[in-house]
Amino acid sequence: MSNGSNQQSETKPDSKTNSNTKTKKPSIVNVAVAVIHYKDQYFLGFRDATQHQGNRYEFVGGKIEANESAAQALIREVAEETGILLDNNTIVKLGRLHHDYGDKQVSLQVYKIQLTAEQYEQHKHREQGLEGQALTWVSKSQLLAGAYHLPAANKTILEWLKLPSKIAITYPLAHFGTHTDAAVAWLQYHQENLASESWVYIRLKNANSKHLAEQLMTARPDILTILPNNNEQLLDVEGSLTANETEIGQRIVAKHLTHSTLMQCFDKDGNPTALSQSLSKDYPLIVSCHDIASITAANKLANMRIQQGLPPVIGAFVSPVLATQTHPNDVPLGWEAWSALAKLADMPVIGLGGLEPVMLNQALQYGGISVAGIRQFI
Ligand SMILES: Nc1nc2c([nH]c(=O)n2[C@H]2C[C@H](O)[C@@H](COP(=O)(O)OP(=O)(O)OP(=O)(O)O)O2)c(=O)[nH]1
Repeated sequence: MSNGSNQQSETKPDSKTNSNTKTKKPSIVNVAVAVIHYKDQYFLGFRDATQHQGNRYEFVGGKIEANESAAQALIREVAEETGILLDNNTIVKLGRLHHDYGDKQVSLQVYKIQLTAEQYEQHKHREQGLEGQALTWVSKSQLLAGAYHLPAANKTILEWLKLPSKIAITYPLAHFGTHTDAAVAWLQYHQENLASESWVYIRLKNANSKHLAEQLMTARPDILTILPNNNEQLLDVEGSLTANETEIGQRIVAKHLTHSTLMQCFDKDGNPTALSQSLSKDYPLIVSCHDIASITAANKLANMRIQQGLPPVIGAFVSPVLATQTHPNDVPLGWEAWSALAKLADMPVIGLGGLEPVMLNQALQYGGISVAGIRQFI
């Protein structure tokens, strides 16, 4: 089980002073949220009309008490509310977010937990919790499509949940350098070998990248793509899109920020730069991090976008986990150091660098949510 420590919890919960006293500035309530699922079935509770954010569905969870880590609070709340015991389940951090409801500010620490087949069998017909609340299992597609009315803060959680367990990254053009036409070879290789319906980060840097990315997305209408943020002219210029470009635009799931672009989002005093304000307002972001400084920047950017109501930061590639042919001179972090960085991130963490898809379980154990790569993923 991952150790979901509560060290990043900004403010102590203050349940005694967060009553309805209108004269007091609302205190921040720290909440542990459990996204419980079995495969594509997700478990929701229903908040009573008398509760804060009542008459809405919720993920099971509740306030983190003093002297309790977020993971401990989560295990306690789930047991109290549903009777499900999570002591032996892998508890993976999805992210942390702050939301101001006006009458109450919450800091949600969100974890994803897959039940065992046995636990699911035992609880799949549950319609009522131990506190009398309604409980229900819903399909992931319905949940993500917004079919269930959740508190506003959960919008970001649903965006995080879209992240798949594997992301393929395209080869650089140079990999096909021995071919007469590298671009043609690049296109043909990816067109033929990408897994169906996969998420693909089309990492192309040269001037032809717009055209090539478009060609690949046209040839493979099943894939969803992450595109470099610097390719701003690509497919997101309102009003000037052809029908094909509009269709393609709907299959872009995020724009990617390199480590160096991310680090330019804040000045040396930590203030946001003009660059941070010029990032895509239409698409979520995925960022690359290698160290504590970049994770700190990613957390700031993520918080800023939530406060500004912009599409959130849905993931951070933290790399290199292991040695990789792509960057032979980089010293790998190793799983332990990678895990320490993953725990600091306020968004789902994707393992990158020398990994194979079968290493997903290791990534989950060490606090990540997905794995990505080139060679073993295409
Ligand atoms: N449990 C849960 N709370 C959520 C979600 N989204 C969201 O904004 N919240 C907010 C609503 C509440 O303000 C706060 C949870 O506090 P709570 O009052 O339910 O916590 P609790 O179970 O310890 O409550 P209580 O019995 O002490 O009143 O977090 C969610 O998905 N699940």
